[in-house]
Amino acid sequence: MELQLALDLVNIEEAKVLVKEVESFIDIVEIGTPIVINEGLHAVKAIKEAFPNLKVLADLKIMDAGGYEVMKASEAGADIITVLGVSDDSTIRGAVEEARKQGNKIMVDMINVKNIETRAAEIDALGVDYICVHSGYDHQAEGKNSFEELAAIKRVVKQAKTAIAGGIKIDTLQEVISAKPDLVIVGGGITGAENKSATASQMQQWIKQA
Ligand SMILES: O=C([C@H](O)CO)[C@H](O)[C@H](O)COP(=O)(O)O
Repeated sequence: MELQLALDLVNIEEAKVLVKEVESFIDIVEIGTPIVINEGLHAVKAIKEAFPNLKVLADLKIMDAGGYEVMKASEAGADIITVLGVSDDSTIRGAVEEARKQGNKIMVDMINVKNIETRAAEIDALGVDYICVHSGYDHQAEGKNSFEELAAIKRVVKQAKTAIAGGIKIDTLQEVISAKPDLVIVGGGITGAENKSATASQMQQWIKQA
């Protein structure tokens, strides 16, 4: 099991400070969609250059032109790029094909997918690397989480790794770990903690023990 730090509501300089604080406790650093909107793919490049030993995920939430957008994120230094599960199969196929050429990985974000079990099985067969269940900010505001969705995708996914994101905090992490995802994604649960490095360290310890 691995730990990914999601950075969303910060600029590049603030992102560097945050990563420095917790870099030894995380496996992947995510440049979140709001950062890409604010700063562009320069943010991915800046973080990859500053932390070459960390895997960098570009949370582009690609919906169309999968091959082209994966190529651009790869040029910026991304190791993993996200595509939406609600996209057409041709978009996901294009993304996977380009990622293979570049030696990168594709994560499919299942946010807003309605028939999650059926779609997860279809997406798994397209050869993606990760399938991630995700309660986005708007769902979190309605009190939703993704525990049931994780169980649902775990029933059908055969080759991809499974991931979970959305509102995970130190006090909900044990429940997440017991559902056995391959990757746990935490944003505000670390960036909003009073002691970020102690929180990330505790999270890493529990995740590595699992
Ligand atoms: O993907 C995300 C969200 O859609 C905003 O871009 C977040 O990175 C993801 O939800 C993880 O962040 P937290 O919910 O703060 O843990």
